[in-house]
Amino acid sequence: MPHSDISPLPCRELFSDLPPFPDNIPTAPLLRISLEKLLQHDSEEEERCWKACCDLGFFYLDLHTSSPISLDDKNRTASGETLLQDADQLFEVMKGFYDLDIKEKIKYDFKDQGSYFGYKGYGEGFIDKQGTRDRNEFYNISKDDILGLSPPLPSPAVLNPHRALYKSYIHSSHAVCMLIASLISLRLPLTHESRAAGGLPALHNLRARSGDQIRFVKAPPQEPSLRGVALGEHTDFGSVTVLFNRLGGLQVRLPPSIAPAPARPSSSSSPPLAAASDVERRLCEDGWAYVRPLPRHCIVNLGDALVKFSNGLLRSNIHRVVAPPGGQGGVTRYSLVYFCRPEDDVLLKGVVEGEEGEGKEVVTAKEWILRRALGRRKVDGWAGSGGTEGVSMRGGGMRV
Ligand SMILES: O=C(O)CCC(=O)C(=O)O
Ligand SMILES: [Fe+2]
Repeated sequence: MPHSDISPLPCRELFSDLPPFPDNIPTAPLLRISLEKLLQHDSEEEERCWKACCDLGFFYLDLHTSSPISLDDKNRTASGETLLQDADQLFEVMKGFYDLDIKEKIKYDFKDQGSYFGYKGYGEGFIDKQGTRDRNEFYNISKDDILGLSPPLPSPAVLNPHRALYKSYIHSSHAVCMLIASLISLRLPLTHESRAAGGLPALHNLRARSGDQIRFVKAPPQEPSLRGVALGEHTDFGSVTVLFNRLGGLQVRLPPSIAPAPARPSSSSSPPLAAASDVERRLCEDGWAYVRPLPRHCIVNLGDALVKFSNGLLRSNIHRVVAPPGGQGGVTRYSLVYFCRPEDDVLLKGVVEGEEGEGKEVVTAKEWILRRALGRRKVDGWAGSGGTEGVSMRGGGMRV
């Protein structure tokens, strides 16, 4: 099965308030997985999803559904539609926050208290070992805070009225992550003990304390540049990430086995495509490829914890955010993320049959995330804040 997708792309009109994603650059051939089919346990779709998790660790999830997503054992449900609506509303909420004066926003930077929740100002994160500063702002909202599992953190008045929206978004994003975790769990060669204990979903109880978070991201308009990127190359720290973005700029680094989708050929009725800029071409060297945002889809990717649990069978792929391509660089870029992470006390080690990586110190999910997230806030923290990048760029299976 080739790593490409033949189903027709949905219309692009839904992002019509934004400059179009250009057709003249190579893109990452992410599989398009249907949430509706996964909810119906369509075996072919489940197999495609499993393949995407092993080969690239990134895929599009088509959120057009009529089937309900079960949220809990009390018969509460959500749908792809409600997730999309929540995401739309959160894009507006985050704009309200980012419009605040910087003096107000930095009151919510909790780095010095050893927390990665709250605000990170523009340029306050480091994207490489040379200490280059990032070019974006973050605001992280803790799942435990919103669900009342931990004491509430101070938060700005513009964000406080929307706690019900955060809760709804957390519930449906977490449910999507658990659907993926169950699918993976059934296919992994789990040890008898981990299967008996409930497999991967049992390590991600929504009501247990964890580093799960909603993230708002803002990057101002950017000139295409090879020096400095909005968000440096990284793997995600946790288990499953649900990402909504509307402007290009996200790039994944494809493994040698997956070729980028070439620039789209111009049709006889349309004018010939202008060449990609020199900077854009160079940003596509070394396997990097742009991810085209698709309306009504989210992007799902796997993080380091699943690489650890699966002894490297699953992939947490390296990605970064560069200036949006073509005419998109002139517009402010917002994105919305949900990071689903293992419960704080879970040990990040193999739960599958086979040998464990030797000599590696085993840490808890909480320790792993704190080291990785706070390390990237220190000028000299890059080297000590790495994840499973070495495994991500493997050609075949590799020990973690
Ligand atoms: O903004 C994006 O498209 C990606 C953000 C991301 O990778 C992250 O926050 O970890
Ligand atoms: Fe990421």
